[in-house]
Amino acid sequence: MSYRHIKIPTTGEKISIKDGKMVVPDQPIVGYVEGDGIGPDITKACLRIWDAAVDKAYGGKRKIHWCETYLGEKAAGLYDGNYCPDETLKVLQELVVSIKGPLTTPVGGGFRSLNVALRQDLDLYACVRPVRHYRGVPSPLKHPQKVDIVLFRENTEDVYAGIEYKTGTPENAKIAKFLREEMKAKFFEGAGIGIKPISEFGSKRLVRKAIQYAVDNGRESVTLVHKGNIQKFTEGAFRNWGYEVARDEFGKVTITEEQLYGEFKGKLPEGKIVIKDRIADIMFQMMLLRPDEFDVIATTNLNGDYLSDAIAAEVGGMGIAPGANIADHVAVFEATHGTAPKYANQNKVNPGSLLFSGVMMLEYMGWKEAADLITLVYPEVVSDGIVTYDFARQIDGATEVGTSQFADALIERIKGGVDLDAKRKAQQEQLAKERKQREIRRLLQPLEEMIESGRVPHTVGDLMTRSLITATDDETIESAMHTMTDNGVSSVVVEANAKGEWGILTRRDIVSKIVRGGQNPAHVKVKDVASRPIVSVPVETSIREAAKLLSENNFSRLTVEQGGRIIGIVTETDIFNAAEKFGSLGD
Ligand SMILES: NC(=O)C1=CN([C@@H]2O[C@H](COP(=O)(O)OP(=O)(O)OC[C@H]3O[C@@H](n4cnc5c(N)ncnc54)[C@H](OP(=O)(O)O)[C@@H]3O)[C@@H](O)[C@H]2O)C=CC1
Ligand SMILES: O=C(O)CCC(=O)C(=O)O
Ligand SMILES: [Mg+2]
Repeated sequence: MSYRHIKIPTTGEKISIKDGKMVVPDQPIVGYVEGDGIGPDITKACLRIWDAAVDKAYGGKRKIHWCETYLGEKAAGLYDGNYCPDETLKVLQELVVSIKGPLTTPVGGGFRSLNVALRQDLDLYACVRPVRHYRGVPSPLKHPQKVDIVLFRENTEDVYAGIEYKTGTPENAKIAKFLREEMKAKFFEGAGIGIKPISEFGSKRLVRKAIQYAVDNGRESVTLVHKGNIQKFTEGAFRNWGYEVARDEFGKVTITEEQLYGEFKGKLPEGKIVIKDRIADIMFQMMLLRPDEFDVIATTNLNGDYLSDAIAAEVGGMGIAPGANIADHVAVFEATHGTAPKYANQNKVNPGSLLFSGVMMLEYMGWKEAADLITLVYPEVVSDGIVTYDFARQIDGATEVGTSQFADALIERIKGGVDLDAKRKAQQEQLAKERKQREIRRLLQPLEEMIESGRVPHTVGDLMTRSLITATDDETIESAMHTMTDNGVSSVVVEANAKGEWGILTRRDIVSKIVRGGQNPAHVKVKDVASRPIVSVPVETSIREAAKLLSENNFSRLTVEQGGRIIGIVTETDIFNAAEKFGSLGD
């Protein structure tokens, strides 16, 4: 088939899909779009770097055959003012894998975003944006190496879908009338109106992809980010559908955060992924203060747009933040920044964003050796102070180079050879160390951990002491007293007797029954003093309900049970402390 301007290389083979799987030949044809503004500068530089990495990694056995396609201003010049030619969309679909530079979108009028059009036309529903730190890259954080997240942003719905009605148009008047008269909605006269569609289908397929990624890459958690407290039926629904996918489709490999702390005492069981959620505004703060709490993020379109740029700032800025738009059988990788027109054609900007989008593309194609070569030599070049203007202004004594000179420095390193195995091993050891540190923190300070991460306790499971201090029936009271003193607690849970009944022994019991009665604690058994049966509540009991039980029955503690087992204890003091820290604890 011939196209008006696109020339499919005759030297390579197309990537194909067979039995639902991508088949990548050794000489694949891959599409690219140069893009507007700084697009041509970064594309030229990156094509050279990718080719050098592939050549070095496979000794000439593999090679990408590039096929230029057109969108944006270059397309308008070639296709009589058409910024988004049909043949480009068709070829990008046909080639399965491609990569693009940024495209200009006019603000407040003019044509609709070509990026959005492309995502919608090819149904590229997952926008995947990994953000991690590379050694040597300047950052405003004290510990930027703690940032290592992969953000999955829904890419086809939300206010980004472009369902908008301009003030003063008949469409706007019609919809405003309907909303006011039929739906009894109130808003100012002449308001522009935008619609935010969020569907179960769209949300679930995105969250499914995020969880699958976490499974395939040994990640620890998936955080659903939403503004569901305010936008209950769109953002809130996204969160609920996300949890449903985790439970219904990944039940064997996922646990909730409540289970992590309640059932597993903060220790992540081998092979499990924690599913948690955070409200979007606090998430921006948490990504600055405690970024290592987050791993994979799944979120709606606009949240993801904002959040990905904000997080990128923590590890070097837009010049280095990569991305991909992925459907099930077609992917378009892209720089996440825009066209930065003031720098166009100056050979000035950082090619990192497009470069690492290409690294993602190589990984997606299964060409990991070539991808690793780039990620491993990159920090060496930057640590030597060879950087573009954006990093140079943040690093004292750096040597500022242009886009193409930065590419030259990288290529020189790639050609020089890298000990891939040694570097991979060091990286894995570092990851294992970080994982261990997170676990220690979760185990040692579960309540503090929850408070700092912005969660408010709701249930007894959120407050209880998990490491139960116990005694047995046949122990002496003297021995139980030592246990209480050694552990700084005022009661011990007494393990189940032959009837399966748990009990409790408190300091007050000992004073009133042993000391007052003139008995010797060394001669009395725990079973003779302990109270049975114990008053237990299910782990999901609300704090208010627990407070009611304590006050109505004049208890000072309750044990907490789950699945017939006692898993913790919650005291009047725990509830007092939580109320002091959080104020109202609600239902
Ligand atoms: N996927 C896409 O194609 C996207 C397209 N756009 C479009 O791009 C146009 C311009 O958008 P704008 O909001 O100005 O955002 P841009 O990302 O184009 O530029 C904003 C600033 O980010 C910094 N920056 C961006 N890219 C680089 C780079 N490669 N190296 C170093 N620094 C970089 C520069 O900062 P400094 O000034 O500090 O040097 C630049 O001025 C708009 O039409 C917008 O719609 C926007 C985002 C994505
Ligand atoms: O399409 C555009 O111009 C902007 C898109 C954007 O900011 C993004 O997808 O991150
Ligand atoms: Mg953006």
